[in-house]
Amino acid sequence: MNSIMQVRGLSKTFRLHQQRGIVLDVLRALDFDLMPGECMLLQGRSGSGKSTLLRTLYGNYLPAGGSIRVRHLGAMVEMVGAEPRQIMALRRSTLGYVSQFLRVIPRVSCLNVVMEPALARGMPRDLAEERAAALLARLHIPERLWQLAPSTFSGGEQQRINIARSFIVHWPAMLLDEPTASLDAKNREVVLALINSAKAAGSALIAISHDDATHRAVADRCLDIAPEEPAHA
Ligand SMILES: Nc1ncnc2c1ncn2[C@@H]1O[C@H](COP(=O)(O)OP(=O)(O)OP(=O)(O)O)[C@@H](O)[C@H]1O
Repeated sequence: MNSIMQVRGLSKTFRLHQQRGIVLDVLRALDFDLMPGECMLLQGRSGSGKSTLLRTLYGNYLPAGGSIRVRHLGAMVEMVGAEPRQIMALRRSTLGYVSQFLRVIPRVSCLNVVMEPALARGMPRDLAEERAAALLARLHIPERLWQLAPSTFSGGEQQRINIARSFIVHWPAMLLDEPTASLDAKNREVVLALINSAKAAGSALIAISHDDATHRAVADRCLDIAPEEPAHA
């Protein structure tokens, strides 16, 4: 089977200009391939670079070196050094990113926030609304909240809305930053079931999770991204 992502020699450093130009070597020569339908968990102590890796893979950070190739519309596309419009094209239909926090848009209702990615892909409005409602119900968001803007919602409610929004469409590759972090056991089970359904539909996932239940339920393998202390130059 063809991989969905190929990472070779990936490294990322931060230079702290305000602090005597100190350089942090956070990611050092990472290599991995990600296949459709598999979930790889990122492991490593706090501060080892797990979030940095997700952000680098999503094109938010420019790596110091290496290559990130992603299968997009049938061809492998190099993300390192790609034009912003190429990165945006990948983000529209190939590469999904599920952060821990919902980016709240003022005055847009919860139902519309969840439907938006489906509408952007051209799904008819009634079908998008039906899917959004089913996801919100499954994630135990009370129906009385659906027409409200989520800015005043609790942290866990906002996280579930972000999950619903991310799983309403199919992503060939998904990057998940602690998708179950603020959730109770009942909602965590729903998120794990959504992850497993996405895998069954062929999505490849890279996830950060500190929780053993998530590990057991969805992980096919783990990547320890920084077995040693980072070097400070
Ligand atoms: N934008 C940035 N500028 C400078 N240094 C950064 C930046 N982002 C992260 N770092 C540093 O890079 C290292 C890795 O941070 P990162 O957030 O990726 O770790 P993590 O493994 O996700 O940690 P945790 O498990 O605690 O969330 C840390 O030492 C952090 O201080």
